Amino acid sequence: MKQQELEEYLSLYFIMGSVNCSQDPVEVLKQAIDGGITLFQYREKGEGALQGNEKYRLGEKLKKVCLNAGIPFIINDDVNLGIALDADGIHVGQDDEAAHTVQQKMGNKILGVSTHTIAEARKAVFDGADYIGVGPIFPTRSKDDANKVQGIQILQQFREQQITLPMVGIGGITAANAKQVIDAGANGVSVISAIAGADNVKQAALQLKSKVL
Ligand SMILES: C=C1C=NC(C(F)(F)F)=NC1=N
Ligand SMILES: [Mg+2]
Repeated sequence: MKQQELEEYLSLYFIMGSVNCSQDPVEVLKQAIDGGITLFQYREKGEGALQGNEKYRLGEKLKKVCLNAGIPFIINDDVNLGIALDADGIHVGQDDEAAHTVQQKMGNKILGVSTHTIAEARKAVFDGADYIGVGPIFPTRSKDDANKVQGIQILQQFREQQITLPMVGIGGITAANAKQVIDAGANGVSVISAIAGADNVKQAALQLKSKVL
């Protein structure tokens, strides 16, 4: 996929799994798509996360919703699930399977890597990542083993250090702070609870979308 096309997909990157939803995850995804999300990551993780066949079956349903909406479907961590579901891409963290081996397994699919330091960002570029997630920018409730809060300065630092790869900020991003993430150099914002935890999912996505355009 061309870099510019991916940068557009990264504008409003919704991440969720069943754990993040108080209603049917399929419904949440449909409402988020109606609200204008541009990319989706299925991240089935944390206390009470689905496993095995249940995880696969929900992934299959969510992928179909993305396919109908023309939105790329990304799988978090689980490379085998990504291959089994023929996902459009995989997102891996520093403690997941190494990015260069995932790149080999997934061929020309989208490869995203979580980064927290300039060294990790440079390694992701070297390993052939198509985009990087950078954070946590603000305090987050969605990841219990999150690294220390970085603030938007990390985004500015990556750009100053000539990291030109498409990048999204992640961690505690809401409609109130999304614009400063873009102004600091990110191509988009990724959110979990700001959308999945909202009373009105579509409205929350619409509000965030208006801040990142
Ligand atoms: C831990 C994560 C960090 N960044 C991202 C993304 F936004 F996709 F880049 N996804 C994750 N699951
Ligand atoms: Mg991970």
